[in-house]
Amino acid sequence: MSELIPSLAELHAMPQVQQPTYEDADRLNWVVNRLRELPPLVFAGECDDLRDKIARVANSQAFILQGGDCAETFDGVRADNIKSKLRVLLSMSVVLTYAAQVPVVKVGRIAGQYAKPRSKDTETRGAITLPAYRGDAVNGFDFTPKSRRHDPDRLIQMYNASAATLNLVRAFVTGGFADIRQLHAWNASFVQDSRIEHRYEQMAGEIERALGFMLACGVKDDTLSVVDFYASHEALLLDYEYAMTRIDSRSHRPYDTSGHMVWIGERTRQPNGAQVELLRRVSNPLGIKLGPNTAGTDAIELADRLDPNRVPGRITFIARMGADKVREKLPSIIEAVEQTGRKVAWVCDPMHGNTFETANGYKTRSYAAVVEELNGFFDVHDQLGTWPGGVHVELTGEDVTECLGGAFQLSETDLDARYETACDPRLNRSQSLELAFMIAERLNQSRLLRRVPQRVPDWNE
Ligand SMILES: O=C[C@H](O)[C@H](O)COP(=O)(O)O
Ligand SMILES: C=C(OP(=O)(O)O)C(=O)O
Repeated sequence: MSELIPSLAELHAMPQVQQPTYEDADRLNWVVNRLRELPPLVFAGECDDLRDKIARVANSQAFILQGGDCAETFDGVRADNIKSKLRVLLSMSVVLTYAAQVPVVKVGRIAGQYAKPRSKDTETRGAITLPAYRGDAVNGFDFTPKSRRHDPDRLIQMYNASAATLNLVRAFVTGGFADIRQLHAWNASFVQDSRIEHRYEQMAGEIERALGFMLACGVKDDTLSVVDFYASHEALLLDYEYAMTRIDSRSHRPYDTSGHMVWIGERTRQPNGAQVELLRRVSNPLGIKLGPNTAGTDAIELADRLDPNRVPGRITFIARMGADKVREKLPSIIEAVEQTGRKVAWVCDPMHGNTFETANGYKTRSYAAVVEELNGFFDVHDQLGTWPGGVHVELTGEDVTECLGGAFQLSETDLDARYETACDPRLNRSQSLELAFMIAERLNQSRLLRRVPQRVPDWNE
């Protein structure tokens, strides 16, 4: 096996799960070779910048907001859709930055989140059983044999969809849309719930006055107009992530150029597995999902394997324990890792441990359980004296009805109205903003408890 990157054949010879089964090996080969020729989607230097920012999170100096669709779709590559997702994330970020006075590292589940691990390989409707939908990168959502076939050409479509999305995101975040002085505009026709709207508008007014004061005092305004925003996704498909891995000409190290940050899922993080083998070679910042059955030793083993040199900002543990388990399961994992002297970013995913099916057949989550898991996460960190470093959420900029509760008190019957996710239920725009206010309050308390010095947050951090 090469020092830098294993070959694809070597990877495929290793234990692996949740991979597509392609009928046409020659076509897959052609696709992988074509992807290897295509330009990188992100640059190594950008990945390093994000890693440095995450190092500040691990150092209790910043907070990560990571969010976006459960599963992006090729049809969803539309300007309005991308814009509204960005708008929610920017609004949430401004709430967190202002109310908690902590710099926020902004990372989308975007421009690459096209593949899904599934609990079952097949789906049955009536008398018909077909392969499960595994994300647009693998097969189609339509319930027909043709659509559900695993098609390697979809990997090229995934590349194109990611490139188009990233192109627009880059234009939005540098072209004036993300200027913090636009914070009223992000909210226009946004939260219709008067309580949330009022709260956001009140805060936006305060920020506007504070900014006016700073500018009048001569503070330079050039950092206000652009924002650093990063793309992340689960590095699930070995063929794609391998093909996008390139040697950086400056450092001569491999980077997975499919996204700035990639994460490894709860189902695919076997220490001797192919995913870990590929990701341990690349220099991107890495997320590792940890479910409720994780032992402290599992987390340490993964961190040691993926980050033997303890590079600051390299590892983010994303805990997704479930509201009823977080207080019991998380403390021993944090304690075990902290005892090794390792500094990692601790992030809470309050979505994946709280999914259930309603009587009317929808896969959903309740806003109350999401809040409950987050409260547990903050309580655990406050008790241990560790830093609650971030949140990882599935959300959308649309007014969907996929998660129960929240500002509009969505009920099971409301799910019929706009249930549009291709996989798991997402928070809608109002639920996301409401959650940002809740997180900001807890984060501010944690900051005060830990006496993290207050500083003028740089919007661009
Ligand atoms: O997003 C995570 C997983 O892909 C998803 O929860 C799996 O869902 P399933 O249990 O319906 O397969
Ligand atoms: C599959 C996911 O999560 P997990 O690996 O935590 O189940 C996800 O975040 O899309």
